[in-house]
Order: sequence, then structure tokens, then C-alpha cells
Amino acid sequence: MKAMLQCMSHTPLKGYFDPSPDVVGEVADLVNAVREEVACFDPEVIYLFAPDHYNGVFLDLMPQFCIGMGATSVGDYMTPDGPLDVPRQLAERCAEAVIDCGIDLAFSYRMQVDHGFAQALVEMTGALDRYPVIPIMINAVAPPLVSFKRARQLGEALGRFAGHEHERVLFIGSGGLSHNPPIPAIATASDPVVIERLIAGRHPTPEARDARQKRTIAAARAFAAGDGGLHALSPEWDRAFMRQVQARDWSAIDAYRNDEVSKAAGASTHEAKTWVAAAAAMEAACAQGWKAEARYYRPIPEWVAGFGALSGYSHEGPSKSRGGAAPAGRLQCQSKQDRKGTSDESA
Ligand SMILES: O=C(O)CCc1cccc(O)c1O
Ligand SMILES: [Fe+2]
Repeated sequence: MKAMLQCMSHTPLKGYFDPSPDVVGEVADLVNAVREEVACFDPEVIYLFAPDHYNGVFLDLMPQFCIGMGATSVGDYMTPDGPLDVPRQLAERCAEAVIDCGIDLAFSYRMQVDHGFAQALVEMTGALDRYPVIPIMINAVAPPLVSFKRARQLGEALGRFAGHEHERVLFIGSGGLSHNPPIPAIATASDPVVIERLIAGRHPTPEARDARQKRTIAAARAFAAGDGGLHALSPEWDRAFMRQVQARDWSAIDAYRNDEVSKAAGASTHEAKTWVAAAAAMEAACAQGWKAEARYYRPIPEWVAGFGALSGYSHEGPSKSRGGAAPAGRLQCQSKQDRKGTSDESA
């Protein structure tokens, strides 16, 4: 069994309000390098952990974790709309295995996903449906939220299943790190229109979606200009977190407390649980035989994102059932040398 892990921050502000060209180029190099690695790896299936931002799931029925047995991208910001290629029977068996491990995973036969999923798929694979993908939503916006520990346990249960199931599996965590985009909360919303949208905002009119996106872009401009209002990015939190994931320091990860995380690094930092779940899945699928590599970090206020990337690779070993080594080209595809371009001064 071979497994790959790709964790990366997402931000729909790309292309709407950009940092300096050298930073844009640096992140583009990173994304291109990851996409090449994934293409070389040629996963038979992807397990994608990502949050939703009140585009697919709402407060009329908010799951903490939800697996899609079928899923469609809503096409918010610049992401494409349309179906993901979800292998339904595999997703069903995965759900059964995870639930059997004591994780009460919700499921949907018509899950709607937003840029949290779509941006990762498009950037890392080129399209929504390039590879079969099993989407797993982790609630990161609607308190009460699950703990970091619980996200780790979800990943562990899923990884145990995936490790037995596949020859080449890719785990993706899409989200984080420290940030606080202007996503309304039911606890503080007073406008009845906003409250209704939080509770049951499916299928907004194009005008309503556009208005919301324009507000996010305006907030990003204000944030980058130093106006208060949004919680500051927290490179210290981000670097410590990335070090812990790279070291697979699960006890440190389990020890995070939701209220402290929000206070230290911003309300949307809970998206980092997608990294925890994906890395824990990697750990279980590889029976700990893998290596993690924090490869990029930079706080990018224009994108309202502590922007990080971390990859993981299972130790090379003979293929379980197909015998012999992988085709030569696959192993040579992406050397460490090639990936050096996007240097990381931190983690
Ligand atoms: O409009 C939204 O739903 C929030 C958009 C958004 C902005 C910055 C970083 C993110 O991770 C993110 O999701
Ligand atoms: Fe997000």
C-alpha cells in the first residue's frame, strides 16, 4: 500500500484580491509542485477532508462530520460547479467501517460542497472529477464544534479502512490555518435575512451569492489595510501546529481546546482539523510508516489566511498484491530537489 498526504490552506480570495506578484508566484509554484506530485502518484482514490462555509450544510441540520455518498460542488467564488466523481459503494463501506469504530458519521447521498473541497480538487488534480473522491466534511464554522482529538479519531478510523482497501491512496486536508474571514454566526447575527441564510441558505440566487462574496472581498481589503474587525493571523500558532503535525505529536494535537484556539488564532482556525483528520488517516493507513514534511508557510493577509502546506509520503515498499516495484517513471516523478522552490522558513 502506498499513501500520500497533502494538506494545504485554501482561500477563495485568490484572483479577487491578491498579495504581491512574488507571493502569488510562490504559492502558484507550490500548487503546481503538489499537482505534479499527485499526477505522478496517480491515486486510485482520494479521501478529502474539508470544511463547509454555509454553502452546503446549514443550521437546519448541522452534522459535525459528514461523508458524501454522492456530491456536487455549488461553484462559489471562482470554483467550478458540478458533480464530484464519488464511488458510492466504496463511500458506503467506508461509512460503515468508520461508524463501526464508534465515530457517528453523518452521511449524505446528495452532499453539496463549496470552495473548501472544490479549490483543493481543482488545484491539486486539475478538475472536480479527475479522480474518484470521497468527500468528508468537518464542521468548522457552527459551534458547538467537535474537538481536535475527535477529528484525529475520525481520521484514524477512516485511515484504518483505507489502508486495507487500496494500493495507492491520497488523503487531502483542505483548510486553515489561523484566520477569521467574515462568516456570520447565529450567536451574534441580528439581521433576519442573515439568520435565515445561516439556517436554510441552500440555492441562493446568483445575486445573493455575489453580494456575499463581495462582502468577503471588501473585508479582505480592509483586513490587509490593517483595519481591525477580523482576528489577526497568528504565525506563531500556525508554526507550532505545523511542527506538531510534522512530528505527529498526537498528544499535543489532542490537547488543543476549541475556545483557546479561537481566541489565539481566529474562529476559522478550526479548519485545521481537516489536516489533523487527514494526517491521522495517513498514520493509520501506513501503520505509522510514513514521513511528514512541512513545506510552506506564510501569513497572507490579502487572502485572510495563515497559508501553509504539509505533505506526507508512505515509506516505499513492495506493492502488496500487485508484486514488484512501481513503474520507474512514477518514482522519479518529483524529487525533493524539484520541490525546493517553495521554501519554508518556519516549520
Ligand atoms: O466566504 C466564505 O465563506 C469564507 C471564505 C474564506 C476566506 C478566507 C479563508 C478561507 O478559508 C475562506 O473559506
Ligand atoms: Fe475556509
